[in-house]
Amino acid sequence: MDLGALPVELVAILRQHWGHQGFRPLQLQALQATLQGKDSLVILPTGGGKSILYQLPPLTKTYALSVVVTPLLALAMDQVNRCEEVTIEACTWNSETSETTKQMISKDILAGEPSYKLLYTTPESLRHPALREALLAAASNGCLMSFAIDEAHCVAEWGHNFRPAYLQLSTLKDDFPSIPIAAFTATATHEVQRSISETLQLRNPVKLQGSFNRSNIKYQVRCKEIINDGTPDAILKDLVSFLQAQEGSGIVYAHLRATCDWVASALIDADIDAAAYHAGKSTHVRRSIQQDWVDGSLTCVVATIAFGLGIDKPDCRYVVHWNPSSSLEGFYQESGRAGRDGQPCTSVLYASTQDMADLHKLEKGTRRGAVQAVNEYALAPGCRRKKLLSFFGEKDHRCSPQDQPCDFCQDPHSVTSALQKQDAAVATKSVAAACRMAGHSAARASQRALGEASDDPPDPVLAGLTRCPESVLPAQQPKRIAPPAAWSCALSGSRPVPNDLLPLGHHAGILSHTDTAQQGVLEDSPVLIDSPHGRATARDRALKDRNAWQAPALSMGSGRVGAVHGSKPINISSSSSSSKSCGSRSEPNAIGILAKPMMKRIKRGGFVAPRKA
Ligand SMILES: Nc1ncnc2c1ncn2[C@@H]1O[C@H](COP(=O)(O)OP(=O)(O)OP(=O)(O)O)[C@@H](O)[C@H]1O
Repeated sequence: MDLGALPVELVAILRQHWGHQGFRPLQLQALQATLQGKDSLVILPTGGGKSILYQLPPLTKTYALSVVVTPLLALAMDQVNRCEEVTIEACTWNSETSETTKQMISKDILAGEPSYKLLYTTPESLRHPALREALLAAASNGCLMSFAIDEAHCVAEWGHNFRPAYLQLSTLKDDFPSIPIAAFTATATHEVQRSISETLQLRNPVKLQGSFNRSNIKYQVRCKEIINDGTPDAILKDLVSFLQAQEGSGIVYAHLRATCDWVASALIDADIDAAAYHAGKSTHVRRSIQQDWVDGSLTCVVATIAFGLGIDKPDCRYVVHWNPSSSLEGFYQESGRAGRDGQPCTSVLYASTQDMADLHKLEKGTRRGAVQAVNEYALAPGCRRKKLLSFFGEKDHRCSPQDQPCDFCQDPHSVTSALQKQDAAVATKSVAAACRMAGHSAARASQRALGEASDDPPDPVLAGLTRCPESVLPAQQPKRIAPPAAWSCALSGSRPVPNDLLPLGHHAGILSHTDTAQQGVLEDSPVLIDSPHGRATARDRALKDRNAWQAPALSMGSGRVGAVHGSKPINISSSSSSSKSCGSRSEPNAIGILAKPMMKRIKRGGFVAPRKA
């Protein structure tokens, strides 16, 4: 094909096969890069039209084959079906392909005039010797047009963990130096982009990046702790009323298979047309659920995140997250499955401080910090769109009149007040737990202290603390503490966490017990939370910043309390000097993690703050 005539000819092919009138932004540039033999990294939002970018190039020549590497078999099957619909010959080569079919495909390619335009495979199957041999032959006789790596963020995200074959894609460039590689993704931070380029050994790749903004999605967050009593049943009720108000179909994502089953059956009981989808279901059942949903004969799929990757259902009207995703990239991908047709749609995220604490615990080394970004999105006030987009490097793009407004932009006051209520609810629970541990008398004393008049502005956490109900106080002082869950103490993002517990400049975070802390309590040891750098440093910092909260933590008659903030554990000093500094007290405090005004009041109320070292 004459490269000078490309745009016109490419539009003709686009019309002939897909019936689209013209290219979307960046599509033409991406196609030209591949056709000119250049490597490329294409980052277009979900539903941005990436598939055409690897499906179209082989249609420009009589004999040309493009290899598409996809992460999932279901995804490849779905793509092959879509190719059939637009009359493009495509096949798959993966672990489910029979030996006979593999032989037939390799014979076809080796003959030098491949009848397929597209071959969909996985990173693992690409290393199959017979396929490699056939592709090398195709490259040498000029029939191999390109390699497309779809969902290329998997190279960075999965390569290091459970899909090592993704890392081995690095050998593609060694084996096929003259064949262009095009990497496609909807989500890639700068770091992920670099990792993709390096792993695939892309050579001066043409980088094409569209805006990440999905202006037709209305982003909402619901704070679980303040949905009635915050129990799963209450949240479920809330979900049911949301779904009943929806027109059209959608997805509810949950982390666990059991949760998917439970939620799906509850939705069915509420007369919502739903089905659970997860790896525990047979392939046959999963396929039929997926098909029914795509066809529109099933309204709601309650699924783990395995569902939806690469499924083209343009009219998905909502995506609900029953639990927060473990990264904002993941959340963007999943919520982006709504509204691929460009029509208004909704993303709802149910989030609690406990969810965040759980995610922090599971966070792995290479992904540290990812949960904190989700926490900021969900549990700190501010435009959700702005937070999502700035995560991907698009600064200062908040909801504009062209965008569906997020919940914050629509009503900042109610989002802020919901977050404050959530803080208060969490604090109440924490104090209740502390009360149970430390005993009746301490709790009474702390309530006395809290009841004192003060000039401090109203503090939502404090409000929660003062509401610590009498009913939670045990009649007798317990010998042992409440179960670990009761130890979790969180201050959500709507207010800064005391500086002493965080590196300066950070806001919002999760504080919860550590195993060491728990052990300390069980051992009946004195309590002191210390900063990772030692208490002297913490105190110095506090002195520098007059607003900083000066007392690093809390005292407790028995036991130790530890705190974790994201990747930065706040160690408990276990040295003898720390124990000494804690001193012995006749009346233990009952509070785990304290805000500055709270600390002041406690001091005024006669509580003994930890002695300085
Ligand atoms: N130039 C175009 N004009 C009109 N519609 C288009 C154009 N290009 C693609 N589309 C349509 O947009 C929809 C989304 O395209 P596609 O599935 O390729 O998106 P994607 O970028 O791969 O999304 P995802 O990352 O979610 O998989 C499809 O229905 C496709 O037919």
